[in-house]
Amino acid sequence: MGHMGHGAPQGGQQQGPQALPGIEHVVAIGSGKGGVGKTTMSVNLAIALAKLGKRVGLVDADIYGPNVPTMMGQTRQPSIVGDNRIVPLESFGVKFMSVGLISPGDKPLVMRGPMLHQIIRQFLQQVEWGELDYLLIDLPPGTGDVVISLVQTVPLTGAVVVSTGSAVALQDARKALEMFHQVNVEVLGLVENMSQMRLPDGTVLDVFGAGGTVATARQYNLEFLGSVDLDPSIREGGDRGMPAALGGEDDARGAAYFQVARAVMDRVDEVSEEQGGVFEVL
Ligand SMILES: Nc1ncnc2c1ncn2[C@@H]1O[C@H](COP(=O)(O)OP(=O)(O)OP(=O)(O)O)[C@@H](O)[C@H]1O
Repeated sequence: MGHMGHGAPQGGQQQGPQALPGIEHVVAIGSGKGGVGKTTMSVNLAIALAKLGKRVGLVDADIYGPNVPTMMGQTRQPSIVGDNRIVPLESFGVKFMSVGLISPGDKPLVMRGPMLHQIIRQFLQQVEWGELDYLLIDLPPGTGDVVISLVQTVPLTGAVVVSTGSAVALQDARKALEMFHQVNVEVLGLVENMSQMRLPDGTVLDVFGAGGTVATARQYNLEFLGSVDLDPSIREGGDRGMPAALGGEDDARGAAYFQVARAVMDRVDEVSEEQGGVFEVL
């Protein structure tokens, strides 16, 4: 696979973002509001993409709640090789690196902007990712520093915004949309999490206002990438380090993540064609 994603270095002093050799697409996953299930979405999306045959990496840049290692079932410190290169952990065919691995336990990572910027750079440039089709970045909720550091470091193919259908979550999701717009990151689409809850007797409960995210997507002329039900077994799978997508595309719980994964793949193809940066001979 080619690795000349976007904006090859021009020589001279290089201030702008530079494509990472070997990494085809960098996709950020954001939400306006915290706790809407962005990390659960990132982890399951990464696993679904890997099961669909893609080479996938996942950066947990959620400084406020770095939960990726727990959900991926591994919390050991990564090893360092050669010239200070970090070997990412790997679970379920997904390579990952997390701010949670550099500040393990319950201690919060207290950092100023420049250090944060340094860490983001390090996670992108100093980790032995190898060749990847997708590098997903699980952002902290809200708008802010991490996104700025990210776009200054590497060109993004686009961003996925996760929300519930509730008016307050969508209010914050719109801020995330605006932020991506301001930093010139294409929004690939919106995903609704915790959409509906199906009770064992077949009753469907609308907990967070199912359908709100589709309506917002339409309003902003953005793609709707799919929805995932509110399901206790999804929570449980995350807590146990056995995410729902491991069940595969035919599993009732996992299927929704595969639908989102396929929609993301389609949008990535579409957007990178529009961006016109990919030259692949063969
Ligand atoms: N579809 C779902 N059904 C049931 N529980 C879910 C679902 N999605 C996420 N959860 C649970 O909701 C909680 C919050 O999810 P998660 O940590 O993924 O959110 P987040 O948006 O990344 O949070 P933050 O970024 O604020 O730390 C977790 O306990 C997770 O297991």
